Amino acid sequence: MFELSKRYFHLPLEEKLKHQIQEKNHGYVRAGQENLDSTDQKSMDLKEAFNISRLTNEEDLPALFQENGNFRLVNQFQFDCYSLCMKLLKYLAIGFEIDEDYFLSRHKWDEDSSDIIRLLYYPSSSSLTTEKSIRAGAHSDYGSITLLFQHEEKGGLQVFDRVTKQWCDVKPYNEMIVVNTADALEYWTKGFVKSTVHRVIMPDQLSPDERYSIAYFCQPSNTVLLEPIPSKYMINRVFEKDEHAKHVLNHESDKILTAGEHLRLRLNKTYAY
Ligand SMILES: O=C(O)CCC(=O)C(=O)O
Ligand SMILES: [Fe+2]
Repeated sequence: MFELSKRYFHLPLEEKLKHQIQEKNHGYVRAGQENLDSTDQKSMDLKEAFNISRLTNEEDLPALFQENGNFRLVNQFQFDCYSLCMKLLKYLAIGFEIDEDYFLSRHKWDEDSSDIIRLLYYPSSSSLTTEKSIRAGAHSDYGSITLLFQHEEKGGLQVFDRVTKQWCDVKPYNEMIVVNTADALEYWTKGFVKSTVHRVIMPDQLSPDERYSIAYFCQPSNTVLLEPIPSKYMINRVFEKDEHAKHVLNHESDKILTAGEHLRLRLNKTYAY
């Protein structure tokens, strides 16, 4: 997948612009088009991305992905990531002492799924670089969990420790998958499981190395409500909304959203289409 990603991002810009990001969150995101930290309107992220939604046909992808076996590779990767996420969510359900299929039944493997494979590329240097340059602004992810693959031990990923209020480096290892718990889990568990606030910073050097990563965003099915799970641990629990609320939209209101509504609100805040 990383080989494919490298080949893709080195295609000429006009080639990549043929599949620009669409409303359904599929396609190419050019450098400076997305700002993951919606509380900071001044800086845009210095990254390119290619989002691959749950596929129905090969034509939705650039020609490179239709070459010998690449389409099959992407599909296989998608299915493997989905399966791993379902395994993790099953253990989580067991931990909360609810029906072990509770989360599984809320993440259907079908065409309507909003799951995304996201190839990410952070160029070595950029004409867009300014004093406030950041590779990916502070944010939490919008679904239930995210699998994050980093490549060639290039650092930069940091998670925010909400207790000590410190940013902590996530040291990359080639064979390691970072698992981010995301917004839906925070809603479902009244903040028992926190949505991980994270960012990617620029290495402290004049011409930083380029960096590749791949994320798999596991999303609840669109109509699933982000309401507390029927676990005994939720009964007397009060949902404490800490300052992280500014990263998670609509914490101010008590209206229970569907996963699809929440995703749309968050995407609208981060993209300049
Ligand atoms: O590139 C990374 O390591 C993180 C990317 C990320 O957090 C995102 O795209 O949501
Ligand atoms: Fe993220």
